[in-house]
Amino acid sequence: MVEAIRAGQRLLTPTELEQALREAGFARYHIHHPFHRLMNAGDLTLGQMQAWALNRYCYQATIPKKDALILARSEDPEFRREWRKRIIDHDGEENGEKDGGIRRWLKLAEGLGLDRDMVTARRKALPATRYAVGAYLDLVTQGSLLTAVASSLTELFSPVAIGERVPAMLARYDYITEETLSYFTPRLHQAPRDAEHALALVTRWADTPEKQAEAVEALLAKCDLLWAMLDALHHAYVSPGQIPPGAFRPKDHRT
Ligand SMILES: O=C(O)c1cc(C(=O)O)c2c(n1)C(=O)C(=O)c1cc(C(=O)O)[nH]c1-2
Repeated sequence: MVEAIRAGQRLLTPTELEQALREAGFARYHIHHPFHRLMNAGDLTLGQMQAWALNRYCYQATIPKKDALILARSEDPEFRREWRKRIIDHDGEENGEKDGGIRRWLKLAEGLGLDRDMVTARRKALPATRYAVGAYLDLVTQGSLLTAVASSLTELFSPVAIGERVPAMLARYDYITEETLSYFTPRLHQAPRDAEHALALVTRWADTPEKQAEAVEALLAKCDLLWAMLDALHHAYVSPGQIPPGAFRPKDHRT
């Protein structure tokens, strides 16, 4: 089905497009990456877990910026009203939940024993992490608004990833507590809300075979970017364990 869409052979119904997006996206989602498999199996060292949290901070910190860029591209107040919730979820707000996702991610990083300033400085993140995060900003600014919105559809699958990860982490790493993982709790309702909104827009806007192909490509590009971040982590911290100069060196790293 995906190949047919890519070839722009015929216009799919919205339901068929949704099914194609779900199938193509899930097949390439980072849930299947060996680094996540190690994490869920309880086989990561503390240092590897720290490297994951430190690098993923770069992604988390970029999310509200990329959502602000998407917001700025739309002429539709209704769209912007809905989309801005994403920014608030991550940045928090003065008169509501001050602890947005970014703060909660820092709590997770500190819970793993990382220094907050080292994490927020981002200098010790892997070069590839920074490139991948930059690629996300490029994706949402250089393509169409349809591409930008479709690229967020990995959130269709993140509740599955979180649903596997949280119980596995709690069961298999004695230094991880529910408090440390509090980042993930609100994501379980925020992500489906956001994904349903984005999916409704994408299936409405993609009304030609070309636009349907564009939506699928955007989702796959996003999957690739998430995958590339884990490839870089795996290469640096698992096998062969080659940490780039200047990047975070866990205390328990062999060599
Ligand atoms: O834990 C995960 O596996 C995971 C995945 C993703 C994703 O698929 O992009 C996001 C998140 N978490 C997440 O917490 C989050 O806030 C988020 C925002 C976005 C986005 O693209 O706008 N993806 C994700």
